[in-house]
Amino acid sequence: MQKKIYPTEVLDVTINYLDDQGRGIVNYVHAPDKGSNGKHLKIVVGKVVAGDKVRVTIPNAKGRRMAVVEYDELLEAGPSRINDDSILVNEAGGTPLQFMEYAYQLEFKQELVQRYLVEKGFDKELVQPIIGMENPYRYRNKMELTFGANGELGMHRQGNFRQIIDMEDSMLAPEEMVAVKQVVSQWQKDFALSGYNKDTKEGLLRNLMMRKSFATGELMVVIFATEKAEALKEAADDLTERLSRQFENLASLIWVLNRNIADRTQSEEEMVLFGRDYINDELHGYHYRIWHDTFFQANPVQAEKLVELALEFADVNKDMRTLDLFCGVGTFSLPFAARSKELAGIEIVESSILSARRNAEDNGLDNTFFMVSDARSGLKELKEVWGQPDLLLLDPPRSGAGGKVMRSIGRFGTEKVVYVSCNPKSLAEDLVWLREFGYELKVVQPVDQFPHTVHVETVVLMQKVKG
Ligand SMILES: C[S@@+](CC[C@H](N)C(=O)[O-])C[C@H]1O[C@@H](n2cnc3c(N)ncnc32)[C@H](O)[C@@H]1O
Repeated sequence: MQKKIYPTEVLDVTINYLDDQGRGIVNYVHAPDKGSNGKHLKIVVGKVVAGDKVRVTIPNAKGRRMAVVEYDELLEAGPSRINDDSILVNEAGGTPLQFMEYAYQLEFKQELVQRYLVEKGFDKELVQPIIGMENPYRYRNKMELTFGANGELGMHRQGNFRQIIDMEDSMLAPEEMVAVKQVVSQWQKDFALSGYNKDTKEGLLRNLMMRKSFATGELMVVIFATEKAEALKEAADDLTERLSRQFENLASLIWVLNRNIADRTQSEEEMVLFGRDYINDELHGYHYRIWHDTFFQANPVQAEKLVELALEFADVNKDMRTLDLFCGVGTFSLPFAARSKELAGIEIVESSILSARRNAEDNGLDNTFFMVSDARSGLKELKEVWGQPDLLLLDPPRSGAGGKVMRSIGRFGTEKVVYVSCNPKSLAEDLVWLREFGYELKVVQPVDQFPHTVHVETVVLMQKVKG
């Protein structure tokens, strides 16, 4: 039997709340009709804030339980809607809170952290007021753009890797990166260079990556292409000339050959067109060399605060042996090592460990031991080769550390565990494990690392209950 299709309805609705992904939710109830009390329909709407009144068109409205739509018209703005026409809009998505006044964004994230912790039986009062940014715009030190098949250069629309939205300006990128993008776009046009077409797998230019150190001012520009720079000598020389003339702080211009069909900024072969193959950066007083493929905190202003908080909560001293689990390139390891007797770092990505070792050496730290290992198996090995830590710090990926790692941490039994998290949901789940090992939650400090997105970082102190 064919399913009945109901008529399309145009509804004027008010957004009840935003879900964890920053999408507007309307719990709509159809008017009752004969024999029914009124069917429920969940309407999910993008680009809104709570309290917005919007007009939406829902095909087959009574025949469905849920509809994901864009609104047709904003009828009335909710109380938190941003009221400033000069604010840039990020059309590509990825920043669903961008329509909300910043103070409300902070409130939204504060509540998110509280809710996940309360769900697991922790005290909401331990959550300190979130630390926001003084200026929540243009905070990124790295942007990765894609060349489209029709001459665009920008971000792809969220959920659609084929649609590139040309970046005329950006709420996230420093102005200088926007200027680099304009130079590169003009250069592409002048030399009639094709953008890579993901369907036909043809075309020359794939990605533009820009990195800028906020501390040293050094700028890196990287072009990913399907041909070597030698094959396009005139164009490559001209780009070098344009960028080095316009940007005095250009410290590195690299051409990367990437013929791989996978849609990633991979590297087969690199050629330095200008300067060196890395830039110098600084964080919390430590020096870092950043290659084009080096992981580094993308919002250095807030990353400083994370390090500061972790140090404050740990109250580390020169008699302590510290373990930094999921240590990456050592953003936390270096300042902790400088204050500890010894420090060990564990991380699964080999290139990050090589960076961490080099960073420790560059900063004159000789009390570190970095080990490439999966945290799930590495803790046992670490105990054998390095010994027992007195302090444990962890900064796992979004999925969290998981039960196996948290149980190992519990068995280590250090007096303090400092947990830096980028996902309050997995954080709350992980903390439950530690509670079972006699740890008490002492303080929770949310930090807004990525304004306008739904992400929130949290630094937490768990302490072992004595007795
Ligand atoms: C949130 S980042 C921490 C970055 C680090 N604090 C830094 O600033 O460089 C999480 C790190 O965990 C690493 N990682 C992911 N899964 C892992 C695992 N199973 N074992 C060890 N490290 C892992 C990732 O490679 C990444 O460097």
